[in-house]
Amino acid sequence: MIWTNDPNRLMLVAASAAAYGLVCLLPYLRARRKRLAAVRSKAETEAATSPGWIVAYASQTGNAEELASQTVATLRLAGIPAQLSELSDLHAEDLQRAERVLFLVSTYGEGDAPDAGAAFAGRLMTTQLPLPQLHYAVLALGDSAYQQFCGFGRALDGWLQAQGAHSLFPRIDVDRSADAAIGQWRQQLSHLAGTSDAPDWSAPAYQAWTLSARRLLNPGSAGAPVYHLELAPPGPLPDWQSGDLVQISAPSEADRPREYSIASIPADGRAHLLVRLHSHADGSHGVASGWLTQQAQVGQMVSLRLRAHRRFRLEDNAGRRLILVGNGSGIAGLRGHLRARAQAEQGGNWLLFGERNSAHDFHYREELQALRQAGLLEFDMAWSRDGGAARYVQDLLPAHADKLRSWVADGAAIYVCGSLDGMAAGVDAALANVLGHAALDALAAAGRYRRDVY
Ligand SMILES: Cc1cc2nc3c(=O)[nH]c(=O)nc-3n(C[C@H](O)[C@H](O)[C@H](O)COP(=O)(O)O)c2cc1C
Repeated sequence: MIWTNDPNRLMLVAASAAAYGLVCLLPYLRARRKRLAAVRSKAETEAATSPGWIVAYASQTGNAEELASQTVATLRLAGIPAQLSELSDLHAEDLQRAERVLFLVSTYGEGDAPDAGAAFAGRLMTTQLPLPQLHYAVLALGDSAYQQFCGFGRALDGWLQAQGAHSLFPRIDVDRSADAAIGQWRQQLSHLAGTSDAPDWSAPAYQAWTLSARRLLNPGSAGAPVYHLELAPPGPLPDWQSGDLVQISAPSEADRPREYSIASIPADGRAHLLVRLHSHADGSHGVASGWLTQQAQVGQMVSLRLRAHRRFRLEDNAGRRLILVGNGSGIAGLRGHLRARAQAEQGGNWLLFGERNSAHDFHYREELQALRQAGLLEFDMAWSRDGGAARYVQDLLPAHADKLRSWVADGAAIYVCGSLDGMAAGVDAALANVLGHAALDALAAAGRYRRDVY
């Protein structure tokens, strides 16, 4: 051992020791880095090839979609890789590879799939597809007022069973978004995921909005009275987008909210609604429409909450031309978009609309004419009781086939709002005739054909 007090020599010794240490350490560090990289790449390969959980939804107005997002969030919180997928994006190979799929689906028409599930129902649920490896669960959304309660959820469950798939727990049917059934799903999920700290799933609370104005839009009409309502929020104006909905519960049926399209934008300062008064055969009025248009006084509180309706928003179509098609109270959802376009001083809007008589049922006539005057809107109307050539809105489409094709070729998006009975199927068929089935399907898949029909 060499003893020295010479600082230069001491530094030299220290430097040599450090260099020696580094030389010994380098191979170790290199080996460790290699080992870690190997572990990481194995994990990545496993993640890429592991099917994980799939949460598939088919939703028309967003209830099932919202619950599906919350389901994915709960699984991820528990460390379970989960992938959110629209039902129609699932193919036979996905199902045959998957080990766990949670389905959240609503029902429309007469026990049918929502638009976004129709392709899946037509393509897969009509075939045999052995799925012995698949474990699944179904949350079926519906309304027991319909004859085919949760019809599509039931059909999907039955089909999966028939393919040999195993249910993780019995199907849960949700009647009008009932909290108890949703709580049951959440509980099953926490159980499966082994977590008790699931995020809060409660929908936003209802607030007391004030009915600030109401006016009859169609005096003298042969049809049922239609009212324009304005509602003011209790506090600062919340944000929404054109295409969104409100849910309103009448005091006598607080557990059965009704949905209405919002006919205004936040810049209007109020939520505008269009409410048609429903009458039963015995002359009594519909609970919600009777309360909103007859009983509630201007100045009275209305229990209301906003609901995002992503499927009918402008979103990526905001920069495109718009072809707006509708009938009756469907003008409400279309007017929301028109007001958004007017606020942005954006033209390229074409409205095709159907009602009974031009003299009585031309809702928002002055407003639409003013937009046309300003060069922001073109419109074509079909009056079923005026004796013209085009009686219904679907008759307008073949009559304007060239313009329709040229607008679509130019990138336009199509929005349809109004009644399911008669109008929606008629418009769909007329569009398919003019544009071709494949082109219409492609527009729907690209989010350029959107419907809010009821
Ligand atoms: C036009 C229309 C038709 C419907 N048909 C049915 C039906 O046949 N059976 C059913 O259980 N629910 C039916 N419903 C209720 C919806 O399934 C229910 O409102 C559901 O919560 C909607 O979920 P979503 O927002 O995910 O589409 C219908 C609703 C509408 C507006």
